[in-house]
Amino acid sequence: AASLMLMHALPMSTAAANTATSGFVTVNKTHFAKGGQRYYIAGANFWYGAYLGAPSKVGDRGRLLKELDTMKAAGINNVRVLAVSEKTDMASAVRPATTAAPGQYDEQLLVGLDFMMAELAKRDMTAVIYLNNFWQWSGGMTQYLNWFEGTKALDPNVTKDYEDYMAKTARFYRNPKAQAEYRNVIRKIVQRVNTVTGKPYAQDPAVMSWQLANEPRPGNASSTAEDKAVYVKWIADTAAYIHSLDKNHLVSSGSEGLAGSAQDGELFMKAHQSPHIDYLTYHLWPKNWGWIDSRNVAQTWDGALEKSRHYLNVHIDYAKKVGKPIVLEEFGMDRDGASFDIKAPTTVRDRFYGVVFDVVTTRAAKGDPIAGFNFWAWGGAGRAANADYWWKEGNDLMGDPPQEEQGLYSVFDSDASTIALIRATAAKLKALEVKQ
Ligand SMILES: O=C1NC[C@H](CO)[C@@H](O)[C@@H]1O
Repeated sequence: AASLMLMHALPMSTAAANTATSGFVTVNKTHFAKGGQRYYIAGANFWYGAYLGAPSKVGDRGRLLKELDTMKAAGINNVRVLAVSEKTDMASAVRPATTAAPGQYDEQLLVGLDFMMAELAKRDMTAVIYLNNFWQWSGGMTQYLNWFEGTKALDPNVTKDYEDYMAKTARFYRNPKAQAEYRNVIRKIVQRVNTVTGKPYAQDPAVMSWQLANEPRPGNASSTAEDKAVYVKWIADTAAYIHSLDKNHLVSSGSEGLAGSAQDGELFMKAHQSPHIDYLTYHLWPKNWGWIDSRNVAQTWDGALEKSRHYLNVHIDYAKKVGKPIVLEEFGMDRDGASFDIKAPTTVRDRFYGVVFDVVTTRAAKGDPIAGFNFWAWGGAGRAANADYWWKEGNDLMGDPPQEEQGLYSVFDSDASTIALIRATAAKLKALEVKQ
C-alpha cells in the first residue's frame, strides 16, 4: 500500500501535466479527458455556426451569441460545425460558399469561424470541426470532382439516385488532384491563426477535434474490397497528415458507423484502427434509413426502436474492440406527423431522444467507451421563411441544411420539452466527469 501511495504522490509526467492543465481534450484509453478530469460530450450539431459569425451579409453575430448562450444554459458543451463549403451550381447547397474555386477563399466566412471559436472559448465550449462533406449541401466531395474530373456536381435531390451518387462521389478518394487541393484546405484551416484572438487554431483548446468530413462513405452498398481498402487508406493517410500539422488535437473520421460502412462491421473497425484516428463516431437515422414511418408510428415504432437500440449498442461494442472512445455525433427524428411546422408537437422525437439518452447514459455510467452525443440539430431562433419549407439564399440558417426542408430535424428554441431532455442528459454525463 505504501508503494502505491508513493506512486500516487509522484508528480504526473511533464507532458501529462502540460496536457492536463493545457485544457486540450485528450484520449485516455477509452475515455476523453480535459483538465485532468474525464470529459463527456453533451453536444449539438450546429453546422452553420461559422456562417453566423461572419462579418458579412450572411452573418448574424447577435444571433450567434444568443444561440451559444441558450445552448450553454441547456448544458450543451460542444458543437459540431462545418469549416468550409465549396461554391457549386447545385440548388441544394448553401450560399455563399467559402471556396469559390481552388485556392480562392471568402476570408469573411473564415473570420466567421474565428469569431465562433473565440465565443466558444469564452463559454468553455468545444468544437468538432469537419473539413469536407460527403453530401452535396455544402458543395463537398462532388464539387471537388467537378473541379478536378470535370464531371457535373451531382445533387441527389435532382438525380433521385443515391446509389449512383455515392459510387461516383467515392472517386474523390482516388483523385490525386482533388486530394492535393483537399490537403491545401486542411493546411489552411489547421494552420490558421484566429484573427479575433490571435491564437493559432493548433494551440486552441476550444478545438476538440478535426474531422475528415461529414459522413464519408467508401462508396455505395456494393462497395468492392478495393473501394474499402482505398477508403481505409484515405482515412489513415489524411488523419496522419492532420496530426503532422497539429500535435495537440484529436482527429476523427465523421463516419456514421455501419450505415456509412456498407453495413460492414469489420470495415468500420479497420477504418478506425489507425493510430492517427483518436476516437470513433457514429450516427443514427431511423427515418432516413426507412426504419420508421412518421405518418404511421403505431405500426413502425417498435421495429424502429429495436433496430435503433441494436445500432446504439453494437457500435459501443465495436469501440470496445478497437479500444477507443466513440461519440454518437448525430441522431434525429422529425416532428409528429412528419410535419415541418414549428407548431407541430415533438412527442415521437422526445420519446426517441429519451431512448437514445437512456442507452448513452446507462452505458457511460457502466464505464463503456460511449463518450457522449451530438443531437442533429440546433435550430434555435431560426425560422422557416417559405410556405414550401425550402431554403433560399438570405433565409435564416438552421439545423436543416439546404438539401432538406427547414424544420425537418431542427430543435428550435421554442421546443422546450426536447431541450429539457437534453439538459437532463447533459447533467447526468457531467456527474460522470470525475477526476482521472
Ligand atoms: O450529416 C447529415 N446526416 C443526416 C442529416 C439529416 O438527414 C443530414 O442533413 C446531414 O447530411
